Amino acid sequence: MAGDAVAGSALPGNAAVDCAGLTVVRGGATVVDDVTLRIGRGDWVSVVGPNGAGKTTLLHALAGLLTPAGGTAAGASVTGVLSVSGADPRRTRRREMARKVALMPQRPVVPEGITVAELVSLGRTPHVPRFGVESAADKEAVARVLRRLDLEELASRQAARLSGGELQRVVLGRALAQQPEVLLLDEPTSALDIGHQQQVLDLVESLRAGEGITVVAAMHDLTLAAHYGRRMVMMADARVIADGGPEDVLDPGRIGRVYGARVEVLRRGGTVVVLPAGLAASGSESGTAGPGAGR
Ligand SMILES: Nc1ncnc2c1ncn2[C@@H]1O[C@H](COP(=O)(O)OP(=O)(O)OP(=O)(O)O)[C@@H](O)[C@H]1O
Repeated sequence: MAGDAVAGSALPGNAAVDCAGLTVVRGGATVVDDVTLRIGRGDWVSVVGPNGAGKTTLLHALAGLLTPAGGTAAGASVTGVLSVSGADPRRTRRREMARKVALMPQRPVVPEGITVAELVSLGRTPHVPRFGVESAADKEAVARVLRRLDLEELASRQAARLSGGELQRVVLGRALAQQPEVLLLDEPTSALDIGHQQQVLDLVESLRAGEGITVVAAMHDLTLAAHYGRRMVMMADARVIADGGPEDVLDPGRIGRVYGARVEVLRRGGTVVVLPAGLAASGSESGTAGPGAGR
């Protein structure tokens, strides 16, 4: 499978993410296998791959959640070279790591009784001195996030009572309030309508372009993943099997084989669109493949 990899983007001198031979074993199974990945500061890398490929586990390893201090380590072993924003999450205190790296989880845990504004404010925790109180700057950071994500009207609502899509935006808000250098997004738009998908991803893109944050986003929607990520990493069976530009990674034969899906891949003016086979209009420049198609 490793031979399926295509060329990645230019190697950064000053990588935001740098891992080599990264391997995660959980419950006796290798769920991330020998992953080597260097991501430059200010890049957006979309991580794609079928269910169970290892995307979430990779993001959790980058976030430092698979260490005893991370709290979800149960039986996880993380080996290999790992550096995120210049620190090894396995050897860095959680609070320090959280000032550099924020994860928007796929399955957020929402404390009962907490309001939207309070949940977003939790993103400031790594920046507030121990036993200290939030500064005016912390409060302004939270207010800005609520504004940018259209959450002001929800600010006093109980977070646990929100719709799935509303909660997803609030959880992104908490990650943005952290003001991280590296933002890890795990299926950030899975519960969002098409308008909020664009709003949320455009906001993240504007933070990437304007403030130089690095974005690593696990996404199932291959078209959105290709639109926002100038670079795509495809995982399957715990390994990286393709790494490069969307045009290269989204090969219809590879998608057919890896996902067991019948798709058409359209290329229009620099945009790559992946559709279930049969939906593309005739006459478009496209490639088609089904399960079992060649690479
Ligand atoms: N705590 C655990 N113990 C044992 N195996 C685990 C544990 N957590 C995850 N796994 C397994 O690791 C593999 C990778 O899971 P992971 O959640 O990283 O995949 P994914 O690519 O994010 O999938 P999805 O697209 O469905 O979210 C799966 O086979 C999963 O069952």
